Amino acid sequence: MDIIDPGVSDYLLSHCTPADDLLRELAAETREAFPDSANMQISHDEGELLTMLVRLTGARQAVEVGVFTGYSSVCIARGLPADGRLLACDVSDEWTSIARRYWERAGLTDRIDLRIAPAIETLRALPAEPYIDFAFVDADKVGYPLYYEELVPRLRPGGLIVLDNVLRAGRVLDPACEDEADVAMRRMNETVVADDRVDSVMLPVRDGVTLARRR
Ligand SMILES: C[S@@+](CC[C@H](N)C(=O)[O-])C[C@H]1O[C@@H](n2cnc3c(N)ncnc32)[C@H](O)[C@@H]1O
Repeated sequence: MDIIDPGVSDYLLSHCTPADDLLRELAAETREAFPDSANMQISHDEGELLTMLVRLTGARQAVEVGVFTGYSSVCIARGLPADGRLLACDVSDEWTSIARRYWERAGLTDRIDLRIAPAIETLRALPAEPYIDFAFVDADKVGYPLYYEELVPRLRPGGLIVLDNVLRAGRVLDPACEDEADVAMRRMNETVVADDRVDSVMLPVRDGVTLARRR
């Protein structure tokens, strides 16, 4: 199911701050190098949303779970102040080697700390206190509940966690869809809405984006 009508989708993309040359080149190189996986990359309007949310929250400490070739990392890191930090988690050296090149070109290398390891290990090793201002989760869907439970206690009051692909192309609405990732996301969505540590809203941006703000 298309969550957004394709015509509306094009209109949305052409009515947000446009991608600069760097982001356009990153998207093009990703499509060329990894044609079968390139659709994992966030769309540009979602990237603009991330940059705006980082700026609106005044975030200095950010965490990203799921880097791929680095489009969302660039969008998040660009929203941070010069002394801000993005901890970027992924398991792939191959995909993130492209990300590292573009971070360098964007002048963001000093702001981004890439950890190549299963994200749950990286997150569990973080300080336990609530110091994170902004988190974006866009990795293996079955891992979301684990990442959420590591990240929410570490969010400072007013801090934001953003979850991508929460609609799973509409499959979360259909109980007959029993794919492991769809089931995990359905449970994730029920957890967030019942979680009294956060206020949350689900937006029909691309494949669905949840914003949950720590109370
Ligand atoms: C949907 S892509 C991320 C797309 C990225 N946000 C972007 O804008 O291009 C998912 C990423 O999660 C990573 N990933 C999958 N399982 C992971 C795990 N257990 N720990 C950390 N990263 C993981 C994959 O290697 C992949 O790069």
